[in-house]
Amino acid sequence: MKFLKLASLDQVYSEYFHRVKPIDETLEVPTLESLGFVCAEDVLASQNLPGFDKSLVDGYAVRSKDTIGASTNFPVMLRVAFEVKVGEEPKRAINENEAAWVATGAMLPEGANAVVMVEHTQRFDEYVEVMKPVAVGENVLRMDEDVRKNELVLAKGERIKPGHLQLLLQLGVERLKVFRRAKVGVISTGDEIVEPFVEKKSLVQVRDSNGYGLVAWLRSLHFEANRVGLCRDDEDELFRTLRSRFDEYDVLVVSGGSSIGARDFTEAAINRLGKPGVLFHGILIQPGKPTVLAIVNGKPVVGLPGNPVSFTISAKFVLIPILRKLENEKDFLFKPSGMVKLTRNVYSRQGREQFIRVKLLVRHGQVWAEPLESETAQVSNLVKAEGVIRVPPDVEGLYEGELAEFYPLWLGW
Ligand SMILES: Nc1nc2c(c(=O)[nH]1)N[C@H]1C(S)=C(S)[C@@H](COP(=O)(O)OP(=O)(O)OC[C@H]3O[C@@H](n4cnc5c(N)ncnc54)[C@H](O)[C@@H]3O)O[C@H]1N2
Ligand code: MOO
Repeated sequence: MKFLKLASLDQVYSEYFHRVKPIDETLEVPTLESLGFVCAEDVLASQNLPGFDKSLVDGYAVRSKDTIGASTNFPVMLRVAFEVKVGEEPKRAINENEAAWVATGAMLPEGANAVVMVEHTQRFDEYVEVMKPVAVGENVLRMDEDVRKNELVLAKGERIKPGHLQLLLQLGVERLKVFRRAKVGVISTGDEIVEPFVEKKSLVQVRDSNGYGLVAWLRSLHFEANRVGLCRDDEDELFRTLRSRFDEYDVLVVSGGSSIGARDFTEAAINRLGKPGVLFHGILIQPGKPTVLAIVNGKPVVGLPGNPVSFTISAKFVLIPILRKLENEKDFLFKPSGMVKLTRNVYSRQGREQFIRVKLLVRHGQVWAEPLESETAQVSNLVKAEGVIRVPPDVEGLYEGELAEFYPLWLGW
């Protein structure tokens, strides 16, 4: 009987990931099409933002010291010298005891250093009564308070998110140097696996959900993924498929056949591909244990367990971080999106890090996680679960009310 050599997830993250070499190819893309790429250069702000002292409210631009002591009973009277519309430069500076009407977003005239909200004033023709003092800078966004010229706004190794795009557009950045996307080929294995839309010849046939599902998921995360096809439980067939498609992809992924049964040929087929071959077979995680990690001629080849939940967890915590590293992302490992309280005790097999599928609930203003009870062979679990909590390898479990790290399942950025 053969047993898997198991490594901890941390060991995989350090030892295997160390051997995953980022793709060293870049391209230039229009900023408008850059979303989801990993940036290949440090981008510095070419100007200050907003670039001018900007009113944050509708009201009167004033010199703060002219409003000292103002109150409802003893308002300060200022002369309204002119108006500044949004998108126009002020006609002139304001002098002592003068104010200028400014709309939200308008530029403050020289001499003004604060804005009184219109609600705290009363207008009488050319004059305005100010009923509340304002401090220097009140209701004003300083010319460089948003972004300072030469500040780093997007670093090499950061994935470009919608927020970056908005900032880059305000700075007028037209093109960006990015790393090319990782190309992933996905092969589904198993004598029982059939194409999803053909009539099943027998009840024991299983429609390929892993292969197509992973490709769609990876594409939603901006990776260049393709389904290579189906393979029987046959070492030669799998080896030939892997070899014939090897040059097209940066990573090849094999679904199923990763355990230790007589039909499980993934490890053997990968080892025939080239050196060094399989480096890890088995990770101390549950689900996802029979994951196979190889490097062949410098490229990662990954075998994921066939059970749909195990497949998904292993893809989330092992495959996707590999793709992120290949694409030169600085923080390629996932961070928890927060801590959640458990609605009940959960037990853990010691020695294996546990990823428990959960649904989230909001109770009395706090986020709680309801652990789902299900087997890793249950595909319906993937619909019910919003994410997973991570139970460290060295604890027996977690108690009801205890805090646990939460990771959303499908998000990858
Ligand atoms: N004696 C042992 N048996 C098993 C162990 C073990 O340590 N000792 N590990 C178990 C664990 S944990 C898992 S997870 C599974 C993983 O097995 P495989 O990776 O070899 O997967 P298969 O046997 O090929 O398939 C398992 C299951 O998943 C279905 N499947 C496979 N591919 C697809 C697909 N593309 N789409 C949908 N469903 C798929 C397949 O039909 C099977 O039902 O091994 C345990 N056994
Ligand atoms: O580790 Mo398996 O992946 O329990 O389902």
